[in-house]
Amino acid sequence: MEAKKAADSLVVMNELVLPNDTNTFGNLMGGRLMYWMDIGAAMAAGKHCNKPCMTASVDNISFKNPIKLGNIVHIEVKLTRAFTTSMEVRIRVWGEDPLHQHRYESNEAYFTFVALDKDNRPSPVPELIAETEEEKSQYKAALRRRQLRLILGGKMAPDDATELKALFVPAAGATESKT
Ligand SMILES: CC(=O)SCCNC(=O)CCNC(=O)[C@H](O)C(C)(C)COP(=O)(O)OP(=O)(O)OC[C@H]1O[C@@H](n2cnc3c(N)ncnc32)[C@H](O)[C@@H]1OP(=O)(O)O
Repeated sequence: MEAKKAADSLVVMNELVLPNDTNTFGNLMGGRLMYWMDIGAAMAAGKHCNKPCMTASVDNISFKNPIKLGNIVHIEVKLTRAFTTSMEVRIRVWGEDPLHQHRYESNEAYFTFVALDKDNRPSPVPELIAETEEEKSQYKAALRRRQLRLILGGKMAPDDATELKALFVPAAGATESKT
């Protein structure tokens, strides 16, 4: 399977916040935003592996600034790393005031998607090529994030999380693992 560039997974989405998308404060509801983030992330994962993909996990999401009614939601999505059958996807969200041409940060999150075969079983994905400095830094850190979420999801023993442990005990992660 041929490796693919991180840049080729880029998805940019824009949505307008309408009354039906807001809470009683007149701001975009978190649940609606997560729905759009999930769709954007699924498109990016699908572009990379060209297979149907399933959301396996969503890392923590903190909402920095509310997005107001009538503002534009700007969502940018790119893969950070592909593993065996799973892919980590980075989603960044800004609000945009179209009248004053002002863009403000809303939030950032990492979702994990798993590619599926025709029987809906996990299926291998191409490797991801990180080219820019930012992509390389995201790629490296993705392994630690993966280990943390697999521990929290009960899918990895803490003792096996070598890169995560190396953050606290440098000698523990002398050789980078693949998992
Ligand atoms: C409930 C909902 O509607 S949520 C929204 C829609 N999503 C879903 O329905 C997903 C429901 N879950 C599933 O179908 C399955 O758990 C799957 C497909 C995600 C994983 O299937 P499993 O049989 O657990 O597969 P398995 O243990 O072999 O893991 C497959 C891959 O998923 C990854 N994975 C499994 N669980 C998680 C998790 N909680 N977080 C991150 N990655 C995970 C594994 O690390 C592995 O990745 P790798 O091949 O790159 O190493």
